[in-house]
Amino acid sequence: MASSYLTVPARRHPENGQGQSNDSRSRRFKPAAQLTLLRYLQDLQDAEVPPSPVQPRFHTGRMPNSKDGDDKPRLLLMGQKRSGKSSISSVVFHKLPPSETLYIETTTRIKKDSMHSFMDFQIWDFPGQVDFANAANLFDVDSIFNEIGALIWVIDAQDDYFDAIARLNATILNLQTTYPNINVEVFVHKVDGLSEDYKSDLFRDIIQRVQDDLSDNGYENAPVSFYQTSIYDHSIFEAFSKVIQKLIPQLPTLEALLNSLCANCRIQKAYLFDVLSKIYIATDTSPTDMASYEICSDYIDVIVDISEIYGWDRPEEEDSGGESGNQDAESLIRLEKKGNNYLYLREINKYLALICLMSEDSPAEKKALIDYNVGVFQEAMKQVFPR
Ligand SMILES: Nc1nc2c(ncn2[C@@H]2O[C@H](COP(=O)(O)OP(=O)(O)OP(=O)(O)O)[C@@H](O)[C@H]2O)c(=O)[nH]1
Repeated sequence: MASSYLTVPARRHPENGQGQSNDSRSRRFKPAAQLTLLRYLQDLQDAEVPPSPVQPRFHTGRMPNSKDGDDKPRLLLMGQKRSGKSSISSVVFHKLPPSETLYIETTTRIKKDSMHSFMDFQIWDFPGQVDFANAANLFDVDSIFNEIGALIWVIDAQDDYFDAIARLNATILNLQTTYPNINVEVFVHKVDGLSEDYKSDLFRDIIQRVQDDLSDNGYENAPVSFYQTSIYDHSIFEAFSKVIQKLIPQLPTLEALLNSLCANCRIQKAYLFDVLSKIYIATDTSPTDMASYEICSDYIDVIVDISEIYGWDRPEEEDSGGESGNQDAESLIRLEKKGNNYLYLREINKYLALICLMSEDSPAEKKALIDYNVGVFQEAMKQVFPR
């Protein structure tokens, strides 16, 4: 890296207002996150019906299958035992190093985790040995699937997958009558260590078998999506990003805003990241490639680490409109080895950061223009996610 520009205000603890100390990474990323700024999407009612005099211009969908709408959407992690469900949840939401998942014990009861981030949601990790959807006499299926946001079905790609597919299809068919709109997200998991050819053959085979079986049972066009994932690379974060994006009613608006920002500042690719989980909640509509996601995701780590070391306490924000000095963290760096590309980061609110990849024709001299446009984007975000 060369020519870098960085301002890193300290991240304050919401309870005690103190700058964060040299906590370990795992402590820093605990769900009760110690990042500053505001909660925008916490209240789903707000997200759906924004209290704003301006007529809303964004899509206001309800959570799929949300009956009463006052609970947090759930992501249900289901699949055969030892397929990797608890590992996924620990790596993505608790920052457990992947190698330590070797020591995770078998789940024996539903493990419920609440995530408080730009949007509150719950992760329910199910024990692999119990078939909840098909055991209506043993479990209150309604209470499990009522507030579901997505059903994530994990298939171990390194194991025999026929049983897993059979159970997945039985579950989809079983739920189809009561909860027809459930997003089913199939993670073909543990694809690390498989050759590229084998991986794509296996992936195609799984998709084909699931779809054939469902259409044989008269269920055409089931809302099922497939992803290849591994906890040993960024694929699991990327898959979760796509799963979470489907739960954000304002996604089209966010994409339109990012498209406009990219066009005005000659940005190649822009991501809106949830800093805690490193899930991106939106990106512009140009094609996404894994490499650009990886570089942006690593960049967040760098910035968070640097702000840990060099950040300073921010004075309290003043309502008077006077000098508050409470600026957002921002950074611009040039990546020499990547064809003179630039990376730009700006903290958008308490949980979200904007990261842009720019090529040579958007150099540091244009930073004032970029700052201005990002400021406009930030203002627009406040309208999209009113408190
Ligand atoms: N190679 C590889 N191994 C993985 C991956 N994800 C998880 N594992 C391993 O798979 C094993 C089982 O993982 P768990 O997370 O306990 O599986 P589970 O689905 O929660 O199992 P139950 O609690 O029995 O339902 C562990 O040894 C993990 O290290 C992956 O992406 N790649």
